[in-house]
Amino acid sequence: MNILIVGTGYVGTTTGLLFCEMGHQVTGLDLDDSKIQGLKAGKLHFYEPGLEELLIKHVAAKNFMFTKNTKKAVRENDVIFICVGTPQDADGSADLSYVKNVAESIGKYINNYKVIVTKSTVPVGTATLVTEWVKKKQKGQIPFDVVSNPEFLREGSALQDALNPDRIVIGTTSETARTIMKELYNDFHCPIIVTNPKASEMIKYAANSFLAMKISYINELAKMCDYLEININDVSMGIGLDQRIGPQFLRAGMGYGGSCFPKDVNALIQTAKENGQPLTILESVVKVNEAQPVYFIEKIKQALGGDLTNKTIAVLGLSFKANTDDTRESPSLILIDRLVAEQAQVKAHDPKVKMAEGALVQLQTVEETVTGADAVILCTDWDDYKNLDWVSLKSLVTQPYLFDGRNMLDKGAVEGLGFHYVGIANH
Ligand SMILES: NC(=O)c1ccc[n+]([C@@H]2O[C@H](COP(=O)([O-])OP(=O)(O)OC[C@H]3O[C@@H](n4cnc5c(N)ncnc54)[C@H](O)[C@@H]3O)[C@@H](O)[C@H]2O)c1
Ligand SMILES: O=c1ccn([C@@H]2O[C@H](COP(=O)(O)OP(=O)(O)O[C@H]3O[C@H](CO)[C@@H](O)[C@H](O)[C@H]3O)[C@@H](O)[C@H]2O)c(=O)[nH]1
Repeated sequence: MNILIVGTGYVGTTTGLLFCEMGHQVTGLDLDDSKIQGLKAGKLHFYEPGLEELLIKHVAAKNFMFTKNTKKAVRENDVIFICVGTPQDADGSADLSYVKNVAESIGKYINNYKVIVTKSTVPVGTATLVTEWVKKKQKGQIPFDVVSNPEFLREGSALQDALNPDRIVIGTTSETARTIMKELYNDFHCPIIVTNPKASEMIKYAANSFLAMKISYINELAKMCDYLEININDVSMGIGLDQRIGPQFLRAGMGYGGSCFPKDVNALIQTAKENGQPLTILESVVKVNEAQPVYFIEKIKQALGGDLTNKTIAVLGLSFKANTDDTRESPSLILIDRLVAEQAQVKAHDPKVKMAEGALVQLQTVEETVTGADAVILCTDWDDYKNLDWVSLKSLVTQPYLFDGRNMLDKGAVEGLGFHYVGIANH
């Protein structure tokens, strides 16, 4: 089957490679010329483990082609996956302008039956909107179906998640589209849920919001445990071993970030409000998440004597989590903004993120970063930071204060080396 992927970001590129692996011919379409030129040369414009190797393989085999030519791309493909961004609008809802733009282009150039699949995360009712947008631009009466097929991959493990999903969700009421979609996912052994587009769209938001809720729950509990001097990691393990709860997404930290949870929880809250059915539980999830970096910075301030003015702070980690160079809604950047507002001098390091020139003082090595620091803050859970030589790093800092925003270090071990250690209820 000829597949068109519109939008070659994390989701588009991974989805395209997935279908190449399944033996399909795939075209990637993007409006950004530099991305297209890079992808054609087998170069990814973001860091994602394992993806570039696969890209090189499928570009060389000519299974994955890239273009900026929308008209040709629409005409030559049967199934079109919309994988463009749906960022947060000013009121918290999802901005559908990129999706609308793609739907209108498809309407303009459609020449025979197409299955149009929304893989982007889109609010309930978007399949109907996409249908209207395509129809409005169509000159004739060429048939098409719109299918909702949300994506559940995580950055940092995108390929593995896409190759081994827990489930595949297909939202359509068309028999033809359902047959085509089931054929596309024929090689997968996971459950395939076929439902209507509205339920499919809701499943994606409900899943992300539930996971965000688990994180806010453990983070709020962590604050209480901190006060009561209880180790939150033990509590996470103790409740997570109950199979009805499960161990995942119970790591206390600096709050959830990234390009999905913050915007998707807000978008679902907005959908709920628009329909007069407020989701108060999710409103609290957001509040707890926003309070988490504030709580952590207060702990840092308190430990350092109540004033951060002119204190040199080394921040380790800029991405919103390990194994990605994505800094969208990164708790680390939120923390840095606050440190700067408190007049601290911030030096930062990240194994993969390269911030824009002048954005902040970023150094090449951990050693350079911590040299002369009054405090070191671990912000991202990179493996690189788990096994640092804290004995030699201690000789470089001005004051041995270690703040662990991810509870990734052994408190007893670093305290044994003479560090003042503060984690998130890591007692
Ligand atoms: N990043 C993730 O881990 C993830 C996982 C699951 C779902 N999602 C959802 O998938 C969608 C895409 O996310 P992403 O992180 O891959 O986004 P991204 O920002 O990395 O990529 C989107 C791409 O679309 C391109 N684009 C925009 N308008 C276009 C148009 N009219 N024609 C062609 N290309 C166009 C942009 O240039 C960009 O390269 C979002 O709705 C997101 O919520 C993301
Ligand atoms: O126990 C945990 C687990 C995660 N996080 C944080 O939560 C955020 C999101 O993490 P994760 O879910 O691993 O990353 P994403 O790549 O944003 O993936 C989420 O968002 C995607 C986009 O919608 C979905 O496809 C995925 O299923 C969903 O996990 C990050 O800041 C993590 O550090 C915690 O603080 N504690």
